[in-house]
Order: sequence, then C-alpha cells, then structure tokens
Amino acid sequence: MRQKPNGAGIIAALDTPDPARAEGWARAVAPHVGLLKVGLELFCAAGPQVVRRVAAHRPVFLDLKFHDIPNTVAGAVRSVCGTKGEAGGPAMLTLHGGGGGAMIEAARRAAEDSLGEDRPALLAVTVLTSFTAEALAATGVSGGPTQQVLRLARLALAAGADGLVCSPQEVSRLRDAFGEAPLLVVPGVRPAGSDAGDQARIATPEDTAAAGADWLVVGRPITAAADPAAAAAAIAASLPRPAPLFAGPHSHGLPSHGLPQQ
Ligand SMILES: O=C(O)c1cc(=O)[nH]c(=O)n1[C@@H]1O[C@H](COP(=O)(O)O)[C@@H](O)[C@H]1O
Repeated sequence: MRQKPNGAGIIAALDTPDPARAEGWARAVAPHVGLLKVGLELFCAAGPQVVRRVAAHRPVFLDLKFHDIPNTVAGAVRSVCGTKGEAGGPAMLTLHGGGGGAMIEAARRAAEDSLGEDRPALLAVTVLTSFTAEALAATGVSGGPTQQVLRLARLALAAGADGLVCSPQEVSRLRDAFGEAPLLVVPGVRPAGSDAGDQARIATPEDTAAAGADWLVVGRPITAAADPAAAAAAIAASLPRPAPLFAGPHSHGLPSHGLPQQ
C-alpha cells in the first residue's frame, strides 16, 4: 500500500458544453472535492471566462492537453496565465508528454516568466486511459502502456513537468521509479459496478488511492448520477484517507499556485 501520507483527493470533471450546468455541478460537489476540471468540451463551448466562474467554487484544473511546437505551446501557456490576472486562473494544466522535452521546457519557462511562483502546476499526460495495449501498438508504440508511461514520465519530469496524468494501473510503478514528489493525477477511476464507458485502464477509487495517487479525476460516475453531490460524497468516503480540502499554497513542494493542500 503506497497511500500518500496526507491522503488522496477527488477532482470532478465538469464535462458538459453548458456553463450553467457546469456551475451547478461545481456548487453541488464543491464540499466533497479538491479541484474542478474544465476540459475541452466546456472550454470550447464557454470560453476562458468559464474558468473564473468555476474557480469561484474550487481551484480549477484546466485540461486542454497542449501538444504542438514549443513556440505555440509557450504562447498558449502565456494566454492561460494571462487569465489569472484577476484571480481565478487555473491551479493546474495539462500538456501531452508526447510533445517532447523541448515543448515541456518551453511551457515551464512561459509559465514561470508569466506568473513566477504563482504559476499553475504543469502535468504531462502520458498514455491516455482509453488506450489498451493493442490500441497503443496500433499507433506504433510497442512494449505496452506501462513501459510507455514510464518513458514519457522520465522525459516530462526531466523537462520540468510538476506531475503526470496516468491510469490507475501505472501509479505504483511510477511511485517506485520516481518517488513521492511528482504529482500523480489519475483518471480512469470507476467505483465497483459502475460503467467503464470508453475507459480501458481502470481501477476503483480505493485501489487508485492505495497505489499512491494524489488526485483521482472522476467525471461520469459523479455527473451522470441522479445526485452528483451524493455520488461525490460516497467516493470521498470510500477513500482510505481523504485529503483535506483546504485550498492553500506550497503543497507538494510546488510553488504557490493555490493547489488544495495535501
Ligand atoms: O487529462 C485528463 O484528465 C484525462 C487523461 C486521460 O488519460 N484520461 C481521461 O479520462 N482524462 C480526463 O478525465 C475525465 C474522465 O472522465 P470520466 O471517464 O467521465 O470519469 C475526462 O474529462 C477526460 O478528459
């Protein structure tokens, strides 16, 4: 059991094109989760101002999975950091590890130049949780998801990423290889008996937390429930040691970016 000493917390993924619906979910689940995730569906429909609306309830994980040439990604990171001016910018954002070391280094420099210690944490997405070994091999990557996750993790952390997005099935291997410091943010979480949907590499909240995840990203098991607040509360209650929800600086040895403290 690799459970983090201060526990694991939940990030609720607000996947809807409707900002009013997203805000309703945000208000309902805020007492039970550490962060709220704004992803491509909500951001593309509602624009950057939705980040501020959601951040009124909990710090935001902005998941746009940047993957482009270093100059373009650096510009996108500067644009995201610009939205933080009046408070309410994201606490964490995602880049694709497959974008390579130069892209991640450029993103890190852009974030530091824009906001210094108040920059968001940068998370490198490794192998998407929807990938099976066969689907990954079809893209030309042999050796299976775990090997590719470890390879991208090494590259991303060396280039300045603060953490990784991986599936529950790689968490303990990443902890063995890289220790306690990298922030591990983990989607593909499914309470026992719930529908996997398009997720391939999954585990229960209990097992994901016990493996050493910092944050469990949970979307449909909360948002498709008849009572999203009750669903979020039940998942939080199932964790071996829930993280405190206090939103404070300097967690995980990272700069002061408003991450809820673990
Ligand atoms: O970066 C992510 O958050 C992410 C990476 C990944 O590999 N898999 C993955 O599912 N996600 C996100 O995590 C959320 C999972 O949602 P559910 O499958 O509904 O719980 C979605 O918003 C995805 O965009």
